[in-house]
Amino acid sequence: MLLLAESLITLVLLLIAYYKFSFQYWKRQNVPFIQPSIPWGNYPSALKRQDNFGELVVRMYHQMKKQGHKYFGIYLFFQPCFVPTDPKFIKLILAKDFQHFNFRNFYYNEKDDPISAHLLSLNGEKWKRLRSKLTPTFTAGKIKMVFKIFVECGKIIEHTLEHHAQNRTSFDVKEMFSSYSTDVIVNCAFGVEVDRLKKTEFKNYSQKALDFNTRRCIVMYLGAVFPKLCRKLGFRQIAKSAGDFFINIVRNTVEFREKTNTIRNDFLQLLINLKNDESDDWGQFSIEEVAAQCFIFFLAGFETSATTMSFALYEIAANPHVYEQIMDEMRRVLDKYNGEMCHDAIKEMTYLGQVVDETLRIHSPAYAVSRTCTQDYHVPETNIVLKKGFQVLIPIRGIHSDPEFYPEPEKFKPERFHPDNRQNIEPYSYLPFGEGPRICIG
Ligand code: HEM
Repeated sequence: MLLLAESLITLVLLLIAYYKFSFQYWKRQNVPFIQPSIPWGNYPSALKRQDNFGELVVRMYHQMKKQGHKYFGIYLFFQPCFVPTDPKFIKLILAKDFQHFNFRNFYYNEKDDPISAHLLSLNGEKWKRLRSKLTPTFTAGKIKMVFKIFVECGKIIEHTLEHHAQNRTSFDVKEMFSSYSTDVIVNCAFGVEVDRLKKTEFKNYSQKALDFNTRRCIVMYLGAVFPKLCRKLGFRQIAKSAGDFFINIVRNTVEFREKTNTIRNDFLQLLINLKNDESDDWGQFSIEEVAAQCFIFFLAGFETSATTMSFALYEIAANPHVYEQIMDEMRRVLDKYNGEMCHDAIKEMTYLGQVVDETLRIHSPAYAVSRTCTQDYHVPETNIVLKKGFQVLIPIRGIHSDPEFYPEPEKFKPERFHPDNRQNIEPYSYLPFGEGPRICIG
């Protein structure tokens, strides 16, 4: 018993010593840093979950920027993480020196949790191959083809708004847009019409898949730092029932299409073609791989789009002059297209585009994006070396709310994105979709 206690104490002391040594890294490199604490480093405690990591990054950004720093260091557990605040460094990491930073440190487990191995989490050659195969899904021509689905699903918004306007009742706008974006993406990605029952199922299982409970946060943190060990232990990110639900939906739709020789011009069809492509050196896609891509399109697309639409509506309501300008533009353009909301008409609504851009600046759904350093990297014009395995965090919301790049950052000003003013926006200081080869595919 005594021996066990002694071993335990020694282990804890060794761990503390290791943490203390690791926490010296930025000091040794002469990089300004935010004081970490054991065991989470600068992460908020996964056990208390009292703080949102995204909000924390914004606060750290402004704290360090006020002191004039062009970059700073933090620690994720004991791992050093580099945070650039200068768009010049951001460009190097996301685009110019991408070959050093082409990994994203999201835990996935192909064997025990196949739905987690998707475009967002995969890395290296697997990601590259998938990305090049999936990119053609989002060309302007393809979007034009599925535009009818967007308009058809939009009828629910029209009905909801009419109903509440007539009855003068209040309602949950985010709920309405979540329902709309679920309809659109499920229709395009899973290739199924969404009736009321299916929508409830999708909602329940996507909530399960998005539920960042304490267990999930711990797996996410541990998986980011010790991915091999977590895979060996069979740790999964996504609840099994949610994973099985999404895989089964895809399996049933694919079987139906193959049995009935049905071909639809949608995203799922592209994946079915990859599944059946015998010429690919990597071998054919499995149903699980197909389902994982549909799943991430749904997960990455529905919440971000619904959040953006909700905040856009909020800003329009809060800024009557913006509302007037949007209405003028819509009336003018729709007159030209006989009242039909078509793809070409939307493209002509340039002021509406500026409103969406400004919404994404202030209310960017992604607070930050991350990259993992894949080979030691000497940061140009500094003495800093980022070692293989280090994290880099690009603080999107911090930059978007920085008066150096956006004077009066808290004010909603769509004119910032007017073509005459757009050239004044510093490159790599507007990043709602990330940047470089791993920019948002959607
Ligand atoms: C307003 C809507 C959206 C926002 C703000 C958004 C934002 C982002 C951001 C910030 C990233 C990370 C980029 C980086 O690391 O540089 C990302 C990646 C991604 N997004 Fe989106 N997204 C949106 C809509 C969508 C939609 C509609 C889809 C799919 C239908 C989608 C699918 C993806 C995928 C698959 C990735 C991973 C790409 C890769 O690693 O190759 N997103 N998105």
